[in-house]
Amino acid sequence: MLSEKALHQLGKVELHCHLDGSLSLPLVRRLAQMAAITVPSSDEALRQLVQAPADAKTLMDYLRPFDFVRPLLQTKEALRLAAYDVLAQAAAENVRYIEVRFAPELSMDQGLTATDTILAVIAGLQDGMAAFDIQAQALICGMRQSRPELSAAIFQVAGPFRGQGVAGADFAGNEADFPPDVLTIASEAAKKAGLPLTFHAGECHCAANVYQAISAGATRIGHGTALFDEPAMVQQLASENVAVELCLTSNLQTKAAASYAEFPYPALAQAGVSLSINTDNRTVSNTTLTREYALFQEHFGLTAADFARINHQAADAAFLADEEKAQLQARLTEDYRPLLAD
Ligand SMILES: O=c1[nH]cnc2c1ncn2[C@@H]1O[C@H](CO)[C@@H](O)[C@H]1O
Ligand SMILES: [Zn+2]
Repeated sequence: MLSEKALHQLGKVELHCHLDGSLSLPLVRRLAQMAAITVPSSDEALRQLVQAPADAKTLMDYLRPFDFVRPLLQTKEALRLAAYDVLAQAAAENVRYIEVRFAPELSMDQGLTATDTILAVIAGLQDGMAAFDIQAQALICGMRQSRPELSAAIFQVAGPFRGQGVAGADFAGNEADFPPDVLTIASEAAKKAGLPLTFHAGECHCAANVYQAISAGATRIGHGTALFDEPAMVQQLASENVAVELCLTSNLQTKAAASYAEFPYPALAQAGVSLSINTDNRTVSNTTLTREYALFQEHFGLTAADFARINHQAADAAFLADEEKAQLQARLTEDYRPLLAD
C-alpha cells in the first residue's frame, strides 16, 4: 500500500479538469469581491454554493454550482487568476502536465470575445508554468445545449492557438439531451480548425454516445462510464487506441456509476484501454487528484506500477507535440524509477 504521502508525491498527468469547477475557496472570495458579488463569510456556507449537492441524482443536479461560479469569471483578469489558481493546486500535488478545460461562451456575458477568454486563460497558464514545476495547456469546451453554430465559431477562433496554449476541443454540459450526433457541425468545425477532439460521453447511462463520439472523430473520451457493461465497445476502444479520461468521484456524485462496483476501470484496464485518472472538478467534486489515486488504490487495488502505466498512457494521450510528449514521458520515467526498482 502506498501511504497518503507517497500517493501525494507520485508524478501525475491530468487530462480532465474543468477550470470553473476547480477554483480554490480563497480565489472564489477574491473573484466575488472583484465582481462585487456578496458571498457568505463562513467557508462552510461558501462551500455549499460551490460544491455538488450531496443529494444530486443526475448530472444536471451536479452541474448546479457552475451557475454560481459563472458571474465570477467574466473578466480577463478573473480568467487569468483562475488558470493560475488551478495550476497552483495541481503543481502542489506533483501534477507534471495538465490540460485545463473551459467554455469560452460561459465567460462572454459582459462583453469578452472568445479570443479574449482564450488569451486570458493562456496568460494564466503561463503565469502558473513560470511559478511552478508544471506544464499546461487549455482545452476549449463547447456546451452541448448551446447552438452548435456557436461552438463551431468558438472552435474556429481557437484553432490558431493550437500548440500555442490550446490543446484541443471538448463538449461538456447536458449529455442526455444533446448526444454527439446533434453536434456534427461543431465537431466538424473543431477538426477543420486543426483541434484534436475529446468528448464527454457515456456519463448518462448512454453507451451509444461513446460510439457516436468516436465516429465524430474523438480520440479521447471523457468519463466513458457507461462502458461498464459494453465489452464489445471496450474492445473497440482498445483496438482503435481511444483513451478514456476516468473521473471516479464525479461519476459517483452524478450517479453515472451507482457504486464503485459499477465503475468501468477493471474492464477497461483488462482490455488494455489507454487510461488517465482525473479530478473532473476539484472544487465541485470536493476532491484532489491525490484523493482520487487513494480511491483507486483502495477500491481497485492499484499499485505504483499501475499508476506508472496509467500516467504513461495519459502522457501518450495528451494533445501535445511529439517532442513535448517525449519530454513528459522521460520525466515520468524518472518519477517512477525509484518506486519500480526491484
Ligand atoms: O462531468 C461533467 N459533465 C458534463 N459537463 C461538465 C462536467 N463537469 C463540468 N461540466 C461543464 O463544463 C463546463 C465548462 O467547464 C462547466 O461550466 C460545466 O457546465
Ligand atoms: Zn468533465
